[in-house]
Amino acid sequence: MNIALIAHDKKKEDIIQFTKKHAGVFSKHELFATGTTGMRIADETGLDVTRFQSGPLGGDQQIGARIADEQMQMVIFFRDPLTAQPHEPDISALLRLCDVHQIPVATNLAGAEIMVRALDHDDIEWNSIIEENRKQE
Ligand SMILES: O=C(CO)COP(=O)(O)O
Repeated sequence: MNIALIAHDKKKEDIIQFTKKHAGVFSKHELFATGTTGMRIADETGLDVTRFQSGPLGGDQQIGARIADEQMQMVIFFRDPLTAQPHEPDISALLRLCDVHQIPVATNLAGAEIMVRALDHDDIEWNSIIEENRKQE
């Protein structure tokens, strides 16, 4: 599964701890990230991460494009809800595309923990539900 990892600056430590803790699960998947998040995860956890541009330079949009092409199956995005971001429209667009394409997205540590545990147990049915719905359309 292709998984996107993104964290705003004040959430970078959280995503490092989170990916370290779940490195065993993440190592079984293809990881993608915005620029700085990806560099820090790769440096500090040893996981392989394909990096896009930094968020403010278009990284969120690049991940959105992968979602539109159905090449990204999960998004973990630790947002900072207390700091204004210069690229807020890009962030909204990415989250919107997750909803358009039924991509599971966690925007905080608690939701991400549930998603990763489900992934670890292969306890995931949404793809088959989406497939069924498409057939009925
Ligand atoms: O701004 C971001 C997401 O909106 C994250 O970008 P960086 O990973 O480059 O810090």
